[in-house]
Amino acid sequence: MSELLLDVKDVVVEYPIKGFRKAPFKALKGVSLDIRAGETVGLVGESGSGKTTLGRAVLGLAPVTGGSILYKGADIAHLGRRERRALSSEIQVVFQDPYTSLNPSLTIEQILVEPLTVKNIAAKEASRRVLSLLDQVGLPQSAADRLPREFSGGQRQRIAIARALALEPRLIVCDEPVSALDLSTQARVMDLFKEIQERTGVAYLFVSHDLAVVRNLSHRVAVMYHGEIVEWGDGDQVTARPEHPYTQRLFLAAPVPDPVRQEQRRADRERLLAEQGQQAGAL
Ligand SMILES: Nc1ncnc2c1ncn2[C@@H]1O[C@H](COP(=O)(O)OP(=O)(O)OP(=O)(O)O)[C@@H](O)[C@H]1O
Repeated sequence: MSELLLDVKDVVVEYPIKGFRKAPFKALKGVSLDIRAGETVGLVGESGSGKTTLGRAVLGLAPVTGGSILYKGADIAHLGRRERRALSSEIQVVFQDPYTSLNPSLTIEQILVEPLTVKNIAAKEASRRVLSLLDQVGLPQSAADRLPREFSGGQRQRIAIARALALEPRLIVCDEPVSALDLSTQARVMDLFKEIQERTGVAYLFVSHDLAVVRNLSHRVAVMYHGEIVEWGDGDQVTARPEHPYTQRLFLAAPVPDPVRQEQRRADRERLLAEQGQQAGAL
């Protein structure tokens, strides 16, 4: 069996609620799952069930008040800024919206070189790696000198994936990475995720409200409901023969946009990019 990368045990996340003596809101109520090297774990659930919060907890962005998040055996739930930055060469993220996650004033080369500064890679080697990254995500070398606005949504998501791959991470948290794309572009980007995994052995925590997307990609699937995992196991089993009534109903669920959480995602992107020594994107 492959190496255990991430071991999430009984994690509780509580968001403070504004107002005198208001009890915090428990967004995760003791969640456990694990991810092995080279594996895709799909995380599904209706809007507000806690999927993004679990991804944020793994990235060190959510207030974890209970349980532990072990990465290769070490607890990463409460790391300081410097330790988090060091961990960025192990754990990376691809966000939902390719239109706001890339800095509009940087060329694609500059965007892809930035993460490499974590490892103090020399300029010449960095430029060579940029060309290789573009190749890996199916973009031409000529993309290096261009700006994000010159690319379509699908192409921008390829650039975001290339940026996540720059440090050769072992795990990528993918938060609804195809839901802003049209259906045919979704399929191509999902193929790219698969192909990258086969080639590099990277693992994904793949957050999506869309069971079809998760079914296509995941080895194991966790279904979230009201801050808890109600079903967890083999991807085919959970998606084709769900046991929990909620999972059965989930097939019919539609996403509900929530401006508060859109704003939170924007703030997350800004903070992570800043932590990795990058400037924020078009926010
Ligand atoms: N910063 C916050 N402060 C207070 N409550 C929050 C905060 N972020 C999320 N929540 C609440 O926590 C719960 C889980 O939110 P989360 O974003 O994790 O859900 P989700 O399953 O990812 O939903 P979606 O698919 O709509 O993004 C929701 O009830 C949400 O309103």
